[in-house]
Amino acid sequence: MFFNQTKRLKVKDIMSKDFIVFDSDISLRRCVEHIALNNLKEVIVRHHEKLTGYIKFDDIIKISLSQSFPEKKLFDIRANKPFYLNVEDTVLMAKDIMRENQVDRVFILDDEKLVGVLRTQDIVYKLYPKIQANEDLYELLWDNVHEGICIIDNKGTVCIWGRGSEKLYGIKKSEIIGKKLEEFFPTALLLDVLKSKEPVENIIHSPRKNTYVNISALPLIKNGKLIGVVSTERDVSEITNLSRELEFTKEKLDYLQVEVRKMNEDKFSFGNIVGKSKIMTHTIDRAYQVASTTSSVLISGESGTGKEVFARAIHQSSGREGAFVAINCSAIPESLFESEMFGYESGAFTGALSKGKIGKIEIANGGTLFLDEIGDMPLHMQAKLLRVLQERQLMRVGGDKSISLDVRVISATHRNLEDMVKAGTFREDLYYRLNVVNIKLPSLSDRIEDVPLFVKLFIEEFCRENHMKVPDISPEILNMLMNYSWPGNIRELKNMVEHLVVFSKNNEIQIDTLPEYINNKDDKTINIKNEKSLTDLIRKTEIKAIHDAMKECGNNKQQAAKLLDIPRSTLYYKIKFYDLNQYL
Ligand SMILES: Nc1ncnc2c1ncn2[C@@H]1O[C@H](COP(=O)(O)OP(=O)(O)OP(=O)(O)O)[C@@H](O)[C@H]1O
Repeated sequence: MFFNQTKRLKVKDIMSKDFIVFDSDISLRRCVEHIALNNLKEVIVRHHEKLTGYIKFDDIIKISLSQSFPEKKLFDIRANKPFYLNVEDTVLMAKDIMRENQVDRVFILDDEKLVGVLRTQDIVYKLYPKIQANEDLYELLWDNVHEGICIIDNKGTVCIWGRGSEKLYGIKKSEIIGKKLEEFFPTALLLDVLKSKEPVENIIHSPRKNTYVNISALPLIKNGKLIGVVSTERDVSEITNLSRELEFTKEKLDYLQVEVRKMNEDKFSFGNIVGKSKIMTHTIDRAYQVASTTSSVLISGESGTGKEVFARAIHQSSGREGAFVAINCSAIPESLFESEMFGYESGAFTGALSKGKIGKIEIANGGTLFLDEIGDMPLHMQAKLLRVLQERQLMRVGGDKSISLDVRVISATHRNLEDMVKAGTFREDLYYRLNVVNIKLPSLSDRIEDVPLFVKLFIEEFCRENHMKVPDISPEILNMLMNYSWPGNIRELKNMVEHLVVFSKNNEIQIDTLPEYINNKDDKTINIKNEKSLTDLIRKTEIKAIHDAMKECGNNKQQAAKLLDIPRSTLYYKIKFYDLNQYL
């Protein structure tokens, strides 16, 4: 048995078997010979097959010194009354019987047959080592548990001081055991429990700077009396320091979130979407109207037409508290799609991904999920996304808990999703779920009258960021920029403006810095192939003609109308219709 429970130790475990039984008519001489030869401690007397008592070795020796000794027999000596126990009885019972009856041995029976003797020496020599072994085991135990263990007696003296406590407080056992705890810790929790006799659990306290312990202390009550107090302490410094750091970080994050929201309110509001053309004003109105609802929105349009700008503006004016989270579906490798979108629990993957991560959809909870390039989402992911949107529940990869979702979805694409649905590369059910409201963004060539606005905005933006003075741009250059078809849309125009500002001279944008394909003075023809309809062609030609005429006439509308051979009122009407005043 590894762990000896001395309380349950049985007499058979430590009894002696070196006993001898003599018939009462044996001579004392023979008896003494036997005792001497076998080093016996007593003889047990039998009379007519019945055990009648025992005579201690010392008593026999005393009698052997008397004169009449050689003739005496065993029955002439008064035997001691024996006390019996069963082999299965405990040593504790034997100890109690011996104490109560003032005897130093008991006799052990098994099925009424004498099998051994348990003497005081047996208890001292055989039980004590077992108690010692147990003590060693206990010491091993409280030295090896992670917690610090301290036990004080009912006088407040330290009896046990585990190695965990040595480490926690830097006080050695040899310094503290046997001393009053109060000398070391005047306000120790154990001393309170000693007074109150009430247990205290899971109190966090800091015994020294940056060290935190979780302490529990229990009164030790035996037979209704307080015999001491035990405390266990766990070092929670790392967790406590981390959670304090987390609190600070959270506070900082909350502050930054408010700041970012304010910045976004300014930057991404509908008010900052550039566009005075009729088509843009109409599109902005539509988007503004849908913003306050929770409807899914699908924004379509060529690359660089401002789909993300619109998505952000819709989120910003929706009043949704959560974050705007953008996912570019064309930029995520297929194998990482699921974990990126849904997140994963720690242990779901091995290696670098073993720690667990929150997914993009979960981050967008309470806010807006912007699925850019939705047409590039793999089919199996489309199915998973659809399920999440329908059930409004999400489960992380490797997780078993569902997370409720309140996410507004805005998706964007430059592809024709209807064609993709027909070709079977985009799920029809997902298409209808995403396309509740459709917003189509025009290409820049369809709102050429917005070009000067963008040019002005981008020049100012770039100069502000680069601490430059805003250069002038001639109407001639503006005109050329308006004549170009901008296949890369606003993004291309923005890059072009940056290029022009960088190479400006004497605080003026230079015509010769325009690339050849834009600075083509001789080409007055319009490439029919580039145009979408006759109305479009007429619109562009009219805008360009008004621009040229106004420039020619130094912005004098009367002369310009004459030059164009149209009534002044028609010119006024057209300037207003195309919203050209600001560019002239
Ligand atoms: N109406 C606008 N007002 C101001 N800037 C705009 C506007 N529309 C687009 N931009 C700018 O043009 C660039 C392209 O816009 P955005 O990224 O929103 O286009 P997109 O259609 O989402 O492009 P892609 O399809 O390639 O992702 C960005 O720098 C954006 O700031």
